[in-house]
Amino acid sequence: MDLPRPTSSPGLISRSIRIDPPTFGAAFEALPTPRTGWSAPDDALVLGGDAAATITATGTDRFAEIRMGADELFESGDVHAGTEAARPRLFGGFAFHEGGCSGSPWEPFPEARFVLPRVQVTFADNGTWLTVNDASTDATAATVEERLDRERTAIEGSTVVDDRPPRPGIRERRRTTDRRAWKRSVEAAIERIRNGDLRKVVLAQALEAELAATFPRAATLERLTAKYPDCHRYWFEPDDGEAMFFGATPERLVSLRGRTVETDALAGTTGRGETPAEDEWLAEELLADSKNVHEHDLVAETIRAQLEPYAASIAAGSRRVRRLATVQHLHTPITAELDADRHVLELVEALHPTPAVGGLPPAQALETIHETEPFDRGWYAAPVGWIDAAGNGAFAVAIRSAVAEPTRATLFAGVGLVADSDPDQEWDEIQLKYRPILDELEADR
Ligand SMILES: C=C(O[C@@H]1C=C(C(=O)O)C=C[C@H]1O)C(=O)O
Repeated sequence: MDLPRPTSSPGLISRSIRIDPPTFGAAFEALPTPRTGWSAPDDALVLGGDAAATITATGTDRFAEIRMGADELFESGDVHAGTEAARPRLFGGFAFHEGGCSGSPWEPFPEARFVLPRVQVTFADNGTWLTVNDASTDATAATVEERLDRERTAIEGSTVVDDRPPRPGIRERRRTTDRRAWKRSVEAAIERIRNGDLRKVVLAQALEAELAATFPRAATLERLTAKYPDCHRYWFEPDDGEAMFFGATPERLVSLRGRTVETDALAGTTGRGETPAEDEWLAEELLADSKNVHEHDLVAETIRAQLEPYAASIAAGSRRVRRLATVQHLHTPITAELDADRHVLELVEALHPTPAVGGLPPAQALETIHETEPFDRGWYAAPVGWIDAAGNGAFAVAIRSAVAEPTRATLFAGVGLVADSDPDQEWDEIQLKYRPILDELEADR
């Protein structure tokens, strides 16, 4: 039987104060590990350090288990957040497959893990906020406020200069899949699609880069954060080991605020031009290309169908082109109003994996991925994001991502395959999708 909490324990205690804005590097280095980070176009930049609470889960029930852990954590609290962006939020993510995270470099990553940072720096529109959270039974408002004072001294007194170490350079590259193996896999997938039991599958590759110098975490994350303001940027250090999963993704999985849902279908890709006119020409060609439009529409239609059981109404915008630093994608924004109050994790579970990263029908696509990919996806292409006490949240699809270790990075990228895909073109598309992370690893010239 569950005993009620002793009435003297307030549950979660959270206090925030406004501070003089530190540099990104000073805040990152001053925070205790393991560190967590999140930044989105419509959200503050949040840097978290250590954990006041960590919730992990495994298997098919991992979404429901994280939700139960969150509900328990947020059940009662004494919260003075100062500003909305600094309210207690759990940040984390899931593995792509249930039972994922077995092979290298994923060993330190649980199949699902969310943390409420113990110390958090929030760069919001209305100032920079320092927050301390404590969920232990012996916490009191006084101990949390004392800790807040100490952390303020540490961050404001941080002597880290913003020296931006250079990009590390790459000594050696190893691919999980060479061109011949890729061609064979793509041809086998296309054969299966033509035979009729598969409509689309997303196959990925991994690229291991041995670095010529230590991976500069703060500088890399700061550069990614500044360079991709239109993307969701994220990083997660697990409890054990020296790894960090990070990336800058253009793809939102779902966001929920009250009963309003926003999501995106993002699939179908072309490159960037050398000139604005060439960019425009490539974009027009993408919008008119039947292979890419088919690949995209399968995603948009499936997302609509996946949301339908939860929605009072759904509206999709027109298909358009989303231009990014190294690629352009077909994009359909989708909004919905829910038929009832729901938790964002219900929607995450319903939507993941969308055919933008899995395929159709889902079971056959996942089987093809399992049989073909010679590596573990871990958290690549899986949901990463945050949840709050009200069950609101925002999740992105963790593509354009990598796992960094002290002198090694493992990058991931995939492509959607349909009946008339071409192995060479898809190979080139993967190389373009590595670019955002590779650009941060290759030595400055
Ligand atoms: C799977 C990835 O990207 C996905 C696949 C796309 C495509 O095949 O056109 C486009 C955007 C993403 O939905 C990746 O970047 O790793």
